[in-house]
Amino acid sequence: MSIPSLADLHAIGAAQQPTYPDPARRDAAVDTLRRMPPLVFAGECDALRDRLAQVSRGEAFLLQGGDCAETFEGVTADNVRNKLRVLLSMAVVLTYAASVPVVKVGRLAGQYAKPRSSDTETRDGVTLPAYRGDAVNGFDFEPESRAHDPQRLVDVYNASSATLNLARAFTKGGYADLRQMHSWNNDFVRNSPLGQRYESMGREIDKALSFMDAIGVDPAQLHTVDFYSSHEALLLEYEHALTRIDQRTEQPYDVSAHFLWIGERTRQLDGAHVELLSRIANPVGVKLGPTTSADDAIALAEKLNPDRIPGKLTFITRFGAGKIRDGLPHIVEKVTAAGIEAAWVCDPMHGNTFSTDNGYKTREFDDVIDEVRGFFEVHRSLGTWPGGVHVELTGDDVTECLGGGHKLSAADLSTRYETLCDPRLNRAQSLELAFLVAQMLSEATD
Ligand SMILES: O=C[C@H](O)[C@H](O)COP(=O)(O)O
Ligand SMILES: C=C(OP(=O)(O)O)C(=O)O
Ligand SMILES: [Mn+2]
Repeated sequence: MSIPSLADLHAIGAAQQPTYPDPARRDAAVDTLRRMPPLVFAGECDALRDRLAQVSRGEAFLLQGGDCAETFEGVTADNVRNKLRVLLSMAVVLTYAASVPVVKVGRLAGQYAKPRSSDTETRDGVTLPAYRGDAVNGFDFEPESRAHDPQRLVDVYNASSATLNLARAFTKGGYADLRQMHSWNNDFVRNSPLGQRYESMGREIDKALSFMDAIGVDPAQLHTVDFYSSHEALLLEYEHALTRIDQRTEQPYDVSAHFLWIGERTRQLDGAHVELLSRIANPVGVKLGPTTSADDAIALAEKLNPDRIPGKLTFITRFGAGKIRDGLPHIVEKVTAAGIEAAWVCDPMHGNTFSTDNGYKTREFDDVIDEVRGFFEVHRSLGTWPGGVHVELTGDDVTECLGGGHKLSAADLSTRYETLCDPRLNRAQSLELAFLVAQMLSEATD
């Protein structure tokens, strides 16, 4: 398998790309990236593909989560640690309550580019280019900051490298010890209605660990976890520069992350994003929104995974709570009838976004849960496997989504609204989601 040149990819046509005023600066940034070492290794991508094959066969569950848009300012030890803590805590809840292996994938170390509904933003009569993520321009509403700057692509590489380094240290260096996790959420235990359940689960896990210790189970297994990185493959310059031929297999891998997905706005069958991701050996995902037809999904599967490699393809559905029960069944049915094996994952965030009267983009926790419930219902009725959830979350106590155990209201949103793009579940809402999904999952495996 070979990959087209960057120029050929642009000639195919790509939606949602930056417009760089100076081609020489763009080329210089791409050249710099081409010389950089890989952020992930091909063998790790293969290992994730094998895990995702388990997900598509109904033997494991995928938990994928992180910010809508990472920021350069957010590359701090506290921020990354908090995100990892919440993801790993959610994974423990899911694994323990449902006795299903959980594949853990962060939306991090590369999630810096955003597709937008509008190219521009107007404030008080002034119109500037929309913010497209730190990979493209700055959030400050000033002409200089909103200009598209290719040097930011190199900054993305460096920020991703620092984040991944920390994530590897946390997950492989003993920090993710199951015994420690119990203490990470002491305040959740005190303050949330689900805290007591978390506490008693923690005690049961401690007992089980002591038992394993006593019988001599290899402790290394309890101190480390397998954790993978992912982001939306949006910017052709960045993804192309980090696509390399693996010497073992002679196949191209996009070494910017283990898993890459194509967004709802860039999944055109004849577009450059689908073309590029059809050529790489990494496991890949595609978002499917409510306008997707079953034939679209089948055509995407045939293009992205013509050799039907197990674990290669994940469909991430994002219909909205009101549409999933009617819209999803015939897609899953026809894709399955066509003999296509894919992991089915629910993104319950992007179909449930709205703006409050006081001007905040938000989501209702109950709508998020209702979409996941609808997803489980559809798969149960078809006898297919609800393979996972893909959520926008943060480990901090922000106030961006409504509801949850603390019943956040529209008036609360201004307290700590920090996202630069879409609203994220905060730590308590994320853990609550994990409990509710764990219950659905254990019913699905009954
Ligand atoms: O994260 C997804 C998209 O980038 C985001 O929902 C687009 O938001 P917009 O409609 O405000 O442009
Ligand atoms: C852009 C995103 O989603 P979608 O492509 O589903 O709109 C996202 O995941 O942030
Ligand atoms: Mn988003």
